Amino acid sequence: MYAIEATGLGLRYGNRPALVDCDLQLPAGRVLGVVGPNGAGKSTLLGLMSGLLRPTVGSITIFGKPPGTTAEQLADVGFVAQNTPLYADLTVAEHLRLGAKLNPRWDQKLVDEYVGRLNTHLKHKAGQLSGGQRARLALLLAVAKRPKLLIFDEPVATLDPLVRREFLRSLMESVVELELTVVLSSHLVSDLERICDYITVLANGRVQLAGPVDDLVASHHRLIGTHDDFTSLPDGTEVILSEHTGRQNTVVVRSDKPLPYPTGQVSGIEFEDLVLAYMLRAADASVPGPTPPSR
Ligand SMILES: Nc1ncnc2c1ncn2[C@@H]1O[C@H](COP(=O)(O)OP(=O)(O)OP(=O)(O)O)[C@@H](O)[C@H]1O
Repeated sequence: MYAIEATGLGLRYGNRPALVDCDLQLPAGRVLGVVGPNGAGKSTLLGLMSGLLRPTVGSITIFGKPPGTTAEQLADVGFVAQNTPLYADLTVAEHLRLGAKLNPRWDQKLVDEYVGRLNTHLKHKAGQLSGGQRARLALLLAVAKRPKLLIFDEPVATLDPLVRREFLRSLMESVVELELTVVLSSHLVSDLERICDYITVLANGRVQLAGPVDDLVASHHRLIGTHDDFTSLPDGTEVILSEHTGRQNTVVVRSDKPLPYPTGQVSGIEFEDLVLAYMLRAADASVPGPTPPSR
C-alpha cells in the first residue's frame, strides 16, 4: 500500500481548474518535494492530501483511506500550512499544552526531548519568536502528534540560509527517528535536492514530472553541439528543452537508453537544471504540459 496514491486527481475553484489529472504514488517512509512556480497548484495538492480540500474529480488516499474522513485518519496526518501558522498570543508552553489536549497520540516524551532544540524560552509568546523559532515550534507540534505523514507547505521560504539548513536537518532527523513519510513544497529547489527522494514538478495545475529523484536524473541528459548535430535524435528520445546561443545548441532530453554521442556532446544533468527545464517548458508552452506516467 502506498502512503499517498492519487489517480486523475483534480480540483476546480468555481470554473477555474487549480489541479488537473494528477497521478501520484508515494511509498511510505519517503520524502516527496513538490515544486513549481507561483499558482502552479502546490498548496491545492497539499490541501487535498491533508483533507482540508476535497477533490472535484479523481481520488486520493493516504495509507489506503480518503484523507480527513475519520479521527484516526486525521491523527495520521500532520499538516503545517504556509507561514507556519501559530497563535501569536499563546506562549510556547501553551502551544505545547494545547497540542497535548487536542491530539490523542501526543508524544510528551518526544516533546521533553526536543523542546531544548527550540532555542527559545517556554514563556515566550509565538508572536515574539523569530522565523526560525516559529518553524521549529511548528515542526515540534506536528511531529509530537506522531503522524505517519507530515505535510509542510513552504516551510522554509522566510528563513535565512543557515536557519533553513538547521530546520531541514531537524526535519530529516525526525524523518529517520520516527520513520515518517514527508511531503513538502518549496520554491527552493536546492533545498529539496538535499532532502527529497521523490519529486513532483507542477506547472499550470498539471504534473510535468514525477518520480524518484535518482531515476529521473539518470534518465535525462544534456546535449551540447550545433543545431545540425541533433536534427534527428534516436527513437524514444523526448526533447524537454532546446536553447540556442549563437551557433551552440543546448538540448535537455529524456531517454532511458544511452545516447550515441561522444563525451563532450552528451552529459548528465543536475537536479536543479532538470526541474528548471520542465518549468521553462511549461512556461513557454501555449498548452499545459503533459502528465507523465507516475512511477
Ligand atoms: N480559494 C481559492 N479560490 C479561488 N482560486 C484559488 C483559491 N486558492 C487558489 N486558487 C487558485 O488556484 C491556482 C493554484 O493555487 P495554489 O495556491 O494551489 O498554487 P501554489 O502553487 O501553491 O502557489 P504559490 O507558490 O503562489 O503559493 C491559482 O491560480 C490560484 O489563484
